[in-house]
Amino acid sequence: MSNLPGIVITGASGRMGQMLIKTVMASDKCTLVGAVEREGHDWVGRDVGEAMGGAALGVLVTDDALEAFSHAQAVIDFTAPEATLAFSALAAQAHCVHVIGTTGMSDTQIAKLEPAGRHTTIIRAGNMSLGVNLLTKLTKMVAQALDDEYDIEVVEAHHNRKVDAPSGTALMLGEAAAEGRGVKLDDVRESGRDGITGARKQGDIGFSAIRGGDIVGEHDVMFISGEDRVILRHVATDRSLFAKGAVKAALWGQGKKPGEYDMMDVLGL
Ligand SMILES: NC(=O)C1=CN([C@@H]2O[C@H](COP(=O)(O)OP(=O)(O)OC[C@H]3O[C@@H](n4cnc5c(N)ncnc54)[C@H](OP(=O)(O)O)[C@@H]3O)[C@@H](O)[C@H]2O)C=CC1
Ligand SMILES: O=C(O)C1=N[C@H](C(=O)O)C[C@H](O)C1
Repeated sequence: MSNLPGIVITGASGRMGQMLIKTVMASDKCTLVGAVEREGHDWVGRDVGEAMGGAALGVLVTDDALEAFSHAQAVIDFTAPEATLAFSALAAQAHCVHVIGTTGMSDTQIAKLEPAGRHTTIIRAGNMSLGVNLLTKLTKMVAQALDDEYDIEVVEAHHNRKVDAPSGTALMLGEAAAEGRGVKLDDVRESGRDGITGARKQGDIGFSAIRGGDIVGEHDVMFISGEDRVILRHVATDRSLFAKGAVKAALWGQGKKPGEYDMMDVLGL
């Protein structure tokens, strides 16, 4: 029996799920105690290492999330909005730190995390990397310094399996730009231009999404004037970046007061 914090990974068969399992296994600061998949998934009942095509890890994939959470100190959850909401209630019941990487959650869904946050520590971020969280700070600073003669456009690119747009990261960056400008993103957000859109409205923050191949995640925040352009860019080249951030968050959350936190809190930015 190890004294290290025990971690459960939900969505174990997913792109991030598998990367998270490898990252937890490689860490000397935590241990893998559970892997969850949905009922009926063909991984359920199998050793998760073997299901991933490697050596046995001694952890069977289960569809009983509450039972798995009850043996853990943290749950790392990169799945889908409805699943994450259900897991948040179970993590609260089991008093596990809940690290949420899932994107595409509506404001209504985010608000529904609040009751769970009264019982456990939730750390949620659209991007778990230090680089993007730094870029978010820089975006706010640049937006504060430049007036709305500069048009702000957020351009993101991801792989062809991504289901939500704009990406969670693009929205984080857009929120930071809006905050820097002292406006609400909802009042100035322009996404999905198509057809006769009319001229660009001054002060709008625009979003564009590229989807193709195996792009891990690329984000540009462009400040465009009639005379120059300031472009802030982050390029992720390996998903392990996000997994390492999520594990750091799970460890940081141990012993923290219940409540909702983000990666800025974890990274002290
Ligand atoms: N915050 C961050 O730093 C990052 C966030 N992400 C986000 O993480 C999420 C997952 O991404 P990715 O791994 O690429 O996606 P995948 O589609 O590869 O994996 C999603 C996993 O979640 C499971 N899942 C989906 N819906 C449910 C449900 N209702 N109940 C139980 N399990 C469910 C899937 O199971 P099944 O196969 O059975 O559907 C699958 O195992 C996305 O929202 C993505 O944007 C990704 C990278 C970084
Ligand atoms: O779905 C992905 O892959 C990613 N999702 C996150 C997002 O929506 O921003 C983070 C990263 O860019 C990869």
